[in-house]
Amino acid sequence: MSMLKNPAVKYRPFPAYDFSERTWPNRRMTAPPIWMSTDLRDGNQALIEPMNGERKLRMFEKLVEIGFKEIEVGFPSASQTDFDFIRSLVVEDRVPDDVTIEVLTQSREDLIRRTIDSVQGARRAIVHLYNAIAPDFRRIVFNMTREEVKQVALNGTRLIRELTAARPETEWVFQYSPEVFSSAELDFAKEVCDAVVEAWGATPGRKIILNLPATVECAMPNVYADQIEWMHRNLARRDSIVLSVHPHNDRGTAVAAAEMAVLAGADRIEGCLFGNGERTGNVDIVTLALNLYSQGIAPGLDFSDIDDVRRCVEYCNQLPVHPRHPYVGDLVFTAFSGSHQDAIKKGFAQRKPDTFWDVPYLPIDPADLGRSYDAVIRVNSQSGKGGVSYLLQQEHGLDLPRRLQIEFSRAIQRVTDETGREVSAGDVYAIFRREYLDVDQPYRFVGHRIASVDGGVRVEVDVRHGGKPRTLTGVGNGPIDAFVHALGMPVRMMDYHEHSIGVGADATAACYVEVRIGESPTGFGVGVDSDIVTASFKAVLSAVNRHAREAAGEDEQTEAQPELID
Ligand SMILES: CC(=O)SCCNC(=O)CCNC(=O)[C@H](O)C(C)(C)COP(=O)(O)OP(=O)(O)OC[C@H]1O[C@@H](n2cnc3c(N)ncnc32)[C@H](O)[C@@H]1OP(=O)(O)O
Ligand SMILES: CC(C)C(=O)C(=O)O
Repeated sequence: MSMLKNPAVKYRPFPAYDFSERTWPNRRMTAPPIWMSTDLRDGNQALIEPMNGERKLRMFEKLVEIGFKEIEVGFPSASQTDFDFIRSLVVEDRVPDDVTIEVLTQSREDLIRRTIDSVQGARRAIVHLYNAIAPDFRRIVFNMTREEVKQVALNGTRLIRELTAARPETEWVFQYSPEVFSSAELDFAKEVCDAVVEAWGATPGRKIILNLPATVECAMPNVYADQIEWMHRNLARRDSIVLSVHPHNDRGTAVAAAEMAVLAGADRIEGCLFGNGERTGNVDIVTLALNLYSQGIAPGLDFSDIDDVRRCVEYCNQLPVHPRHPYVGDLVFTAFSGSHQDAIKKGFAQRKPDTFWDVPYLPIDPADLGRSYDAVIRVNSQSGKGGVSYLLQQEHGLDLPRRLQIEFSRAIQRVTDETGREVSAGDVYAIFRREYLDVDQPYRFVGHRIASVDGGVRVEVDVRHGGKPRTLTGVGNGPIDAFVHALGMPVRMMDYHEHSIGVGADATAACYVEVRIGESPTGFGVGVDSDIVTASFKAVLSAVNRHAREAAGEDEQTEAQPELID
């Protein structure tokens, strides 16, 4: 089998709605919805290896810590593990007062009874009933008419009403999901939902949760939003309903569908952390929450240590989170490409505390999620001077002048081109040392003395030249000028920069000189020392030595076998 030339013979387009009264496209989200985590149910039922009791408890505690107030803790009639776990939460009093646990059941008497038994004695519980109502399911799975499908929902609702009424020690909330809602006829979805709301006896003071799932995402998110707004406006007792959505991600647009559904009138969203769940997953609540956060709206969920949440989820689900996953993936706050690095570096440099976040390419501050800036800029063959110099600045306090950035990034580029590998911050520094700081042939600095003379200074600089001790003496209008004279070479100083690294007694000085020797192209030298004059002499010798190395053709030889640290 391969892809069809004409897929229209096999697949139907989703029918369009004539719903011109829609208002959701003009709305804005201004507050978070009620969040419901279904990690321990829809997430769990989709795992290769469902969670055991220990993993379930770990996930539950993490969900509570994050701030979820409604947590679907399982499908208690499905397995003894689920049932026992839910019992342990209740019996061991592990559910905080402000958190409500939820349990799911099919509309079958034995399963409903077992489900209610599982939460016996809970302070508050949501019993969640579902049955599929879409035409395909009526025809293929149940072989039932519309009326029969409606009766399945009503029978379950009435039984749950009766069983919960007999257990007044628990505050019961009822939730109904017309499964595959988004593929069902809207008039039929309304008919079933209105009947269920009636049968439960919902009132504004005793609301029912009506959850309208995109069990299989089969249309664009705007279509789902239209369906939700239509229900929102047409349900008979909207004031007695918490309207909930439950998007899956088959088309990759679950997040958009959930956001648009809230614009369309939904009060509540069900989903899983990092989008785990059946097939391509349930909607990712982390992305939804942080999308809100990035718009200045507190989501009511705390992802201040997002890596810790990810570790917990990966442990419990035994599934990895993708490196590109929004907000959490290893690479999502990382820029490899040169122009991005350049813009980010400038963004950080111009950033002032307590102002709006305006760093190009970074929609939110990684630090808010407990992510460090260390990994923001990483260097490979796609990188430019901005990223390279950012790493030197961040890790070693070296603030390279612009033209040196350009010169040095060529040295890095040669390495990344030759190896095809990323270079770490440690590699960048090692290459910088090799290129500028550790070049001590033919001259190696040993020490110096300075004295004032008429109109300037006189310097004596001890060096090893070709391995032998020598003292160079010169006079000039300043120490560098005097040292250049002492060298007795046609060295012209083109540019000079210095800055301190660190503060206080431990501070050192970095000095950058750009020189022209004879008629050669200009080149840089760098010196670092606790004494600023020594740093400048070292910088001059670095430039002279690099020039000599270049002239001797050693440069290429050294770089032909780059050694990366990592
Ligand atoms: C979209 C969702 O995610 S919904 C949640 C789905 N999650 C799960 O199914 C995970 C847990 N489920 C299970 O472990 C099992 O399905 C159980 C234990 C609940 C039930 O297992 P079984 O009794 O073997 O039945 P099975 O799951 O195969 O169900 C099929 C039967 O239930 C009926 N059924 C399916 N859903 C429902 C429903 N919501 N209400 C009433 N009957 C239903 C089917 O029509 C079918 O009936 P038939 O046997 O007369 O043809
Ligand atoms: C039970 C329902 C809400 C469900 O999981 C789905 O439709 O995906």
